[in-house]
Amino acid sequence: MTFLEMLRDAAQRNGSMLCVGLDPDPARFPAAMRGDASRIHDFCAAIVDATRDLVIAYKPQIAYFAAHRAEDQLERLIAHIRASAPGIPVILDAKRGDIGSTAEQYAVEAFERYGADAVTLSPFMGFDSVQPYLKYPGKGAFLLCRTSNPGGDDLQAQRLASVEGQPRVFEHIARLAQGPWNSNGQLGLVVGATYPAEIEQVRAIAPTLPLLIPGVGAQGGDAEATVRAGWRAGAPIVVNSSRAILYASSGEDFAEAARREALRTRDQLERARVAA
Ligand SMILES: O=C(O)c1cc(=O)[nH]c(=O)n1[C@@H]1O[C@H](COP(=O)(O)O)[C@@H](O)[C@H]1O
Repeated sequence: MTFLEMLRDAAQRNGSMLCVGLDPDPARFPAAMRGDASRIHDFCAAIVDATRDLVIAYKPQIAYFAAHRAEDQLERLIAHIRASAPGIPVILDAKRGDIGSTAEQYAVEAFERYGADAVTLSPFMGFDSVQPYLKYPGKGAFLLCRTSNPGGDDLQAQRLASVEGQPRVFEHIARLAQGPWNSNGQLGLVVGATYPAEIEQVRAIAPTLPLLIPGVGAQGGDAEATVRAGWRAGAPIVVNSSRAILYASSGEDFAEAARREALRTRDQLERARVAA
């Protein structure tokens, strides 16, 4: 199955647009594992087991593993997701972006080493930095477009005086991803839930692309406004929440609390979709 087929299937099966972000921080683990980086896999696996019927995708953030020399635990975690939550796509959040020859290595890392179904990429270095990922048929690549952080404005909101109609950088990225860069239909865009007006602008330019939308939960993005702005029939949205779910409780009941928060968020998104 391609990444897009997996997304559609998971969305239907779990009635969900919620992606649980796997950003494990040992300092925030419950007391019995607190500060123990060797328990990263176990912590995340418990979250997966508690939420697997509620999600459209999982998004492990690679820095949280690499920072603790825990890449082997990320490999084991992805194997665990395949066994515990079969058919649920894994989006490797790596935000890579480099010249073609180096990008080829990053693509091997994402799709062969980790076996991810999709990856996040920075489009800053242009199409030849994205192309190596598109050589993997059926895999997805989400380009950072209008990110959720306040500093996203510094570059993404600048106007491109040289392009007709003077679009902002993020609008130009959306145009490229919807059109000339999307040779095999593998591209999606990252837009922050913290900027629903911009989600709507991106959706108008890119009516069919899947959107990865982080920023609900800990960053305070508005879940309802996000769905109204981004969801369209046939164009999936993947709304990510990480810390609000992972650390819903700092006690031994962390997995049950994560499930409650994931359920609440999934249902909130679904209600907004039905009302849209
Ligand atoms: O690409 C991303 O996933 C991403 C893009 C963006 O614009 N904003 C953003 O927060 N993210 C990631 O989404 C996750 C958000 O985590 P929480 O704020 O804890 O829900 C983190 O892993 C971020 O690295």
